[in-house]
Amino acid sequence: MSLYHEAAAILTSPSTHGGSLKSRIYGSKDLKSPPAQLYALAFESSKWSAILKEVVENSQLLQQERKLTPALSILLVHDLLLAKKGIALPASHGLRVGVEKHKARLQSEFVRARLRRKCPTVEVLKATVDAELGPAHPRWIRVNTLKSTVDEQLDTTLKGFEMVRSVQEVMASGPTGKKVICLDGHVPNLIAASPGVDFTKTEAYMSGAIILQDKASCFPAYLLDPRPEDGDIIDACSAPGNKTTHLAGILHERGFAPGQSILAFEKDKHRAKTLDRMVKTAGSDKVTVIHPGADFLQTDPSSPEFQRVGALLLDPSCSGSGIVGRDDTPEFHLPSSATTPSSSSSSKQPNHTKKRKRAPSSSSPSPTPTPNPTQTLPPPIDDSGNENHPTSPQTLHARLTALASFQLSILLHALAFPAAHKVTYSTCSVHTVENEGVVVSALRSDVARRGGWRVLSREEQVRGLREWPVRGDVVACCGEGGGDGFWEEVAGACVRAERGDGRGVMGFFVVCFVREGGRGSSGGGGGGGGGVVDDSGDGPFVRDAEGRIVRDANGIPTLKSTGRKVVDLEGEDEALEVRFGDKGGSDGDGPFERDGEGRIVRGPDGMPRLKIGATRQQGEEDGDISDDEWGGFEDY
Ligand SMILES: C[S@@+](CC[C@H](N)C(=O)[O-])C[C@H]1O[C@@H](n2cnc3c(N)ncnc32)[C@H](O)[C@@H]1O
Repeated sequence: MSLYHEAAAILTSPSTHGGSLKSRIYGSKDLKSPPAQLYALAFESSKWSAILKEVVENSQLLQQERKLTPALSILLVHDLLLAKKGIALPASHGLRVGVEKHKARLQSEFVRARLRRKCPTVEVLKATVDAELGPAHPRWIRVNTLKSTVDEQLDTTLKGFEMVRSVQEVMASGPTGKKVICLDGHVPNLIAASPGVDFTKTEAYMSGAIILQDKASCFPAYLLDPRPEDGDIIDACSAPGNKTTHLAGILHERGFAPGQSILAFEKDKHRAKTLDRMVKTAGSDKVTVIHPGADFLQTDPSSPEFQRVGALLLDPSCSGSGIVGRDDTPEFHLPSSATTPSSSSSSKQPNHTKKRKRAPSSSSPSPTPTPNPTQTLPPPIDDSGNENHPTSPQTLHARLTALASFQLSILLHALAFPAAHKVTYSTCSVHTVENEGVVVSALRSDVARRGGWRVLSREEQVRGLREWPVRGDVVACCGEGGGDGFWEEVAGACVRAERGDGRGVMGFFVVCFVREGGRGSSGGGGGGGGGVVDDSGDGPFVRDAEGRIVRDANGIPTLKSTGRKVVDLEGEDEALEVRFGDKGGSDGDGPFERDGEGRIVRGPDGMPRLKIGATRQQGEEDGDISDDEWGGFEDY
């Protein structure tokens, strides 16, 4: 098979099982063409395909060359018009002859397409095409604390990388070829590295010392904040195991209580094997009990084996509409073989790549999650790797309704565990119906009301997420009851990540439900006492005469029920230290505070402290940006 046939087969394959374009090409043993050449052709042709589609359609190439498929036409015309050496086939090859005889017409259509975009030269057009790809996504590296430390990785895997101050600088480093890193300002033990740097061949990656996991995907375990006193922790939907191993890493730093385990459920037996591999490689197998092929919904919360379960992490299957293709493969636009030429790229064939757009938020005020059919179609593949090609807004509506209903049942099932006092719910979906819609429905459910569940307010969250500026959709968080400001606080408690907003993250959503102690210990009624919808009319916090929540200098409110602040910041000075060697920022030793021996000073939550007067690194104020497999596992 020729290079072009292999590229066409990969780009139009009905399944993207096997991960990103890069991993499918480099991971395949059956391909005859050199992987680097194949990847470059597939990637570059996809990048140019919106323009080439117009060129092919308007030149009527497919009507005149019946042996050409739409995919082959894009690949061959790409090389004819844009590759330095032209089409990489012998001069007498039928495909090459068939395309080259239309060269003059194709070139003139290419000029027209360029002029329609108001680009005076091909260079300007190239720059426009590159700019449309958007800023490259950073490589997120979570240092697995079960096996390594940030310091150790800086001294080994990341040796020679320049330390910069912000993730924006990391993202900007992509086209320069510079290798830079930045320590994340929100999630402990997380590092952003230059886009495109491949860590999958490193010893650290192979041995499980580092895990390639998007920053947003690290939010749930960090927000759940597992502790030795929490008893057993359930990860209800575990494979491939990014969050399971993250939970283990956090608990390892704090010290597991004797007998404390992570119970990892995974319904899909095949994915459970991946989970098993990941847990073993990450070194968390001794503290993790995997339930392969087990449906979490079939568990009996009152069974004796779950009596010690104090916390649950729920990351159920979702539309996956927030996932960023790891190599950010652009959409592959295919020309229509219909006879009418087009002057624009409006007629699109279904594409099989992962490029997705953030859908507009829908309003979902009703307690029953209601999807908005006008939202952008979700991706062709969901986050469990299943194919999903909704063909109409109605299909999408039905699919999101079904997903939201499944997600709500998982959440309500988790809230029924008798000793549970915290539960995170997350998705890598951008659709409000799968996110805030589920939260509103859960809060209004009998299970939550009877159990005394509420959301963990922003003020109560771990520091990195308290400071994370992107929060829930207020319009979608507006159930009935709850009193003045209640639903706004619910929206504030929801943590969102928006892909393409300059923060280098995938689209994501997470919220944490809490109650004091186990079932029945707090009753309904709102606030820190554990209530759900506060029917007293003004919510759980102490307010002033004008109804405003009273906050201290740190912005922390006081609970009516206890008269105490919801977060006690006392003791934050107890520093945990991490050394950065000499990989400082522009002032020689970077933006963080250091002790006498040059080690970075960190807070008790593991976050480095900024020097007084230094630019805040990522932990910026609201709205102000200053800030598949691991070993082949998907990066959710
Ligand atoms: C979004 S993925 C989980 C990703 C994982 N948390 C991670 O970070 O690596 C959802 C997983 O839940 C599994 N799943 C779906 N329904 C389930 C159920 N009822 N019980 C257990 N697992 C389920 C799917 O097979 C899929 O592997």
